[in-house]
Amino acid sequence: MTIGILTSGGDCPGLNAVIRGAVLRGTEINGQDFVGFRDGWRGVVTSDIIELNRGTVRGIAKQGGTILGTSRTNPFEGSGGVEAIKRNMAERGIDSIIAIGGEGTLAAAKRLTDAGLKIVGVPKTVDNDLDATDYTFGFDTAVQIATDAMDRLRTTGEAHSRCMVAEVMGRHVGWIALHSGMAAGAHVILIPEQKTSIDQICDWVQKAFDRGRGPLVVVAEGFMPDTMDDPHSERGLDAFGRPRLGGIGERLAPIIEERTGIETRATTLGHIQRGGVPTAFDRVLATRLGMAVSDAVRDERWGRMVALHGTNIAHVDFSEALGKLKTVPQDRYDEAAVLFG
Ligand SMILES: Nc1ncnc2c1ncn2[C@@H]1O[C@H](COP(=O)(O)OP(=O)(O)OP(=O)(O)O)[C@@H](O)[C@H]1O
Ligand SMILES: O=P(O)(O)OC[C@H]1O[C@](O)(CO)[C@@H](O)[C@@H]1O
Ligand SMILES: [Mg+2]
Repeated sequence: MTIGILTSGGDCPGLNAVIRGAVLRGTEINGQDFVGFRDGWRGVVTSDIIELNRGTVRGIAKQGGTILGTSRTNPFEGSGGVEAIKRNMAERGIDSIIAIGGEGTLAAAKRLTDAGLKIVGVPKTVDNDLDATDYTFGFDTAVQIATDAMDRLRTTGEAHSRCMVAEVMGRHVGWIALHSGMAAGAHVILIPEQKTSIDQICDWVQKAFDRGRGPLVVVAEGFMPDTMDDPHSERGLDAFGRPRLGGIGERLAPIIEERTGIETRATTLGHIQRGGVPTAFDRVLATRLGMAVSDAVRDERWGRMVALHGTNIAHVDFSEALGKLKTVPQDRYDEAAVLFG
């Protein structure tokens, strides 16, 4: 049994730990052989394959990025579709696929499974927005990086009596903003799930400033104040035709400064949140998911993905994971909002 592993969509810390966990358990316990598809579905469509064995995964659990590369290639576009993929896999002796990715990757995996391919999934996203799993690896690392950055922004903000706006990732959901903002003691947290008025934002900033603090505002890239109908985007479209987000912090800063008279500076953390070594939590979660997905192939759980439920690894249908996004519930936002201002 030869299994092809791929990583697809945006990278995130922990991808290599999943690959290592699957290969070690697969080769040592389950009698499986592995290859890696390079750059996500692109490697599947074009048969771009590398060796994966105990030697190639040595020491990679702590490495950021992915040794396989990633892309946002759509497997249904160009070069022959499902039939070509089946032919390529048969020629290379590859029986099944482990797809590590977010909701887009898993949506593609579901369509390919429905067309007869043998695929199991591993959920991945720094945004932590995939339903049917309690946490995704990469999220804890992103929150830690963002919290460290905010701790630094706070000391310089306090020194100059400035308001500091920190923009974090979060296209549809505000989990990174909520957790890093709470950890750093932010005075305002702005998330896509909660439309908030400019007046309210400025009131919170003013209140913190009047107490002698350098106010810290954390904003997720997908946040819209009551004056906007679409998230801020000025960088064109991604490979899948979606607007690239980023820049709402820079847009809010002059508005806050003009309304409050408090000097306000914005910092966008961007891809720094997705780079570098995973936290211990993410390494452990990713390694466990990798080992579990090797077992899922052994048990022929096609069309299903491994997931974290509480502290246990569970198995859920792709369709369950794709049903809806895991947004920040109202009570979690209200809990944090007590600390604003
Ligand atoms: N419904 C779909 N059917 C077929 N292919 C899809 C579908 N949705 C997405 N894809 C393909 O899968 C790729 C990966 O999806 P996407 O870019 O959303 O990343 P992801 O796996 O969701 O990870 P993340 O969004 O967290 O970076 C897309 O670029 C697209 O080519
Ligand atoms: O790296 P890219 O392709 O610009 O994608 C950025 C997007 O990917 C994510 O990091 C994860 O989905 C989002 O938070 C962000 O909008
Ligand atoms: Mg996606």
